[in-house]
This record gives sequence, C-alpha cells and structure tokens, in this order.
Amino acid sequence: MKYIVGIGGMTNGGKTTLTNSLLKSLPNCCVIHQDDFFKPQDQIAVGEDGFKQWDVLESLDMEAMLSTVQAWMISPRKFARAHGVSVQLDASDTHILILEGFLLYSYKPLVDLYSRRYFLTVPYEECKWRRSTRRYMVPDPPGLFDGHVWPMFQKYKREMEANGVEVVYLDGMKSREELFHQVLEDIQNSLLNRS
Ligand SMILES: Nc1ncnc2c1ncn2[C@@H]1O[C@H](COP(=O)(O)OP(=O)(O)O)[C@@H](O)[C@H]1O
Ligand SMILES: O=C(O)c1ccc[n+]([C@@H]2O[C@H](COP(=O)([O-])O)[C@@H](O)[C@H]2O)c1
Ligand SMILES: [Mg+2]
Repeated sequence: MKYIVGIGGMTNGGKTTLTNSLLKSLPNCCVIHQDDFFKPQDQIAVGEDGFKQWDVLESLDMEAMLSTVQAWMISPRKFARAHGVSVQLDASDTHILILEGFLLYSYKPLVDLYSRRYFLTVPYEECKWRRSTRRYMVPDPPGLFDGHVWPMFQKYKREMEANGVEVVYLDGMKSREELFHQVLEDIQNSLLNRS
C-alpha cells in the first residue's frame, strides 16, 4: 500500500519539527520538503508592495516537486534506497511518503494524491514571534510578515476552504510531544482501517 501524508499549514506552525519526529517512528517512510523547491532568488517576482513574492505558488517549482512525488509512486522501494531510507523487507508492503510544506494543498495536480492532509496553525501573534526568531536562506526584510507572509497565508487558506479541500486541523500551540503522538496515532489508525 502507498500512503501519502501532507504536513501542511502556516509558516512556523511546526511542520518541519513534527515531520522529523514522524519520520523516525514510521516504517518505510520517505519525505519531500516543499522548501527544497523554491526557485532561485532572481526568478522571484517583486510585487507592487516592493517585496519579493516568496509566499506564492509561482515561487516554487511545483512541476519538479510533482515529478519527485511521481518517482516515489512508481517505485517507493527504489526511492527509499536512493534517499538512504532503510526498507524493512519483512514488514507489510506499506510505504509512506510525507510531503511537508506551507503550500501543499493549493497545487491542483497534487491535491488528490494525499491519503491524509494535516494543517498546522498558531495564532497570528505566535506566528509572527516565531518567525522573528528564524533565519531563512534569504532573511526577511522589515515588514515582510505583515505586508506579504500573513496576507498570502490567509488568501491561500481561504481558497483551500472554498475549494472544499478536506484537512485535519492541528493546534500548533500544543507541545511538540502532544502533536507527535496525536498525529502518529491518527496515521496508525488510518493505516489499520485501510489494510
Ligand atoms: N509544538 C511547538 N511548540 C512550540 N514551539 C514549536 C513547536 N513546534 C515547533 N516549534 C518551534 O517553532 C519554530 C518553527 O518550527 P518549524 O518546525 O521549523 O515550523 P515550520 O516548518 O512550520 O515553519 C521553531 O523555532 C521550532 O522550534
Ligand atoms: O528556503 C528558502 O530559500 C526561503 C527563501 C525565502 C523565504 N523563505 C520562506 O520560507 C517560508 C516557508 O518555510 P516554513 O518552514 O517557514 O514553512 C515561506 O514563508 C518563505 O517566506 C524561504
Ligand atoms: Mg519548515
């Protein structure tokens, strides 16, 4: 069985942290990080607001991300080997792929491939604070959060909801441990129901 899990939601919701914990506990589990598909800086458009528009779908090479997902779908075993993931030969034939990122459910060709879509959120103040402590490859210029990051998050979330994309919302204010156990249990139950 092939099982694709989305760990999506807002920037600084805790997606990467949760994903890293799940990876250690799920058997035959590979990961694809959406952040690895940002286009080079010189291809990022500058908006009328003067900000580089990092938080839009067009800033990501989603075709390349889709191709990577398709490579896993064709042969999860080969994909795992190529990515240094050890495959348990005696285990049931279940292969799990985690897709992790902030715009997972806005790209049409991917949206129906998920077995389960999680969506992490924290309140605005917490998100802004956590973001201020982060250092990205390209540091945030002053005003980027309120001028670009937050409005784009709201826009894509609204669109996702309007399109009827079903997600399991997760409260990113819960502790790392609580979130990890909640999602691990949920995935394990969902796998049992399918087998
Ligand atoms: N459950 C949590 N509670 C408090 N802080 C968290 C939690 N999960 C992650 N963090 C912290 O929040 C920041 C963003 O986490 P990260 O996993 O990188 O988020 P994302 O990938 O969604 O941007 C990091 O400083 C991380 O240590
Ligand atoms: O990784 C990069 O090269 C990069 C360059 C510029 C900006 N980012 C930011 O990365 C954010 C998504 O990552 P994350 O972990 O915060 O969800 C997104 O909000 C972007 O503004 C990321
Ligand atoms: Mg991250």
